[in-house]
Amino acid sequence: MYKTAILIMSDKGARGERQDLSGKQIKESLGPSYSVEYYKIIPDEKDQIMAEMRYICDQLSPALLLTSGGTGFSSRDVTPDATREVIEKVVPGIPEAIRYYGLQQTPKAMLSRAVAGIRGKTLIINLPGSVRGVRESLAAALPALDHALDILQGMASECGQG
Ligand SMILES: Nc1ncnc2c1ncn2[C@@H]1O[C@H](COP(=O)(O)OP(=O)(O)OP(=O)(O)O)[C@@H](O)[C@H]1O
Ligand SMILES: Nc1nc2c(c(=O)[nH]1)N[C@H]1C(S)=C(S)[C@@H](COP(=O)(O)O)O[C@H]1N2
Repeated sequence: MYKTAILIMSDKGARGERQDLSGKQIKESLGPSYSVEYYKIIPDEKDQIMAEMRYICDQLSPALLLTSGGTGFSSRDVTPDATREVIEKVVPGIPEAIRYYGLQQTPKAMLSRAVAGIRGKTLIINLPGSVRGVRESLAAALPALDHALDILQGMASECGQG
């Protein structure tokens, strides 16, 4: 089981004006190998996002922190910028794979500025805000995630084959 945290960045969601269907989609896509032990909806405020990410990684130390929302071009979209400031190592391959997969579904996939990286023993991955964006992004990332988390948690050291 991989201990997982979900952070939803949505101004409307935080005000109770939007039902969070993207968080629900994350849980559905992850399946039973991931245990979601923390879930929160917060507004698109950079300082609040950074504080929340630091709290999750440093106090709760999940294997995986998935975020949804705020990766686009609007002035309130600051999730990747906040993420970049809290991560210790950048993991470019995950957003590369997500956008590569996404571009085969919609050209708009290139408009996500999502990043991924490591803080402590937690892998942080930004996902887009829409349900479709979440579903497609996780379809791209999930096949390598278990191996990534096993290495990060010190449960695997060799890549082997397959
Ligand atoms: N938590 C969510 N649940 C369902 N749909 C969402 C969610 N967050 C975003 N969406 C959908 O994805 C679109 C793009 O997401 P984005 O993060 O840019 O949000 P937004 O339009 O700025 O609104 P807000 O941040 O207030 O939710 C939204 O307009 C909405 O249609
Ligand atoms: N795979 C995939 N990626 C996607 C999408 C999608 O539908 N599928 N939506 C895109 C759109 S329309 C936008 S504007 C950006 C940023 O979304 P966000 O601001 O909701 O995070 O993600 C993009 N990434």
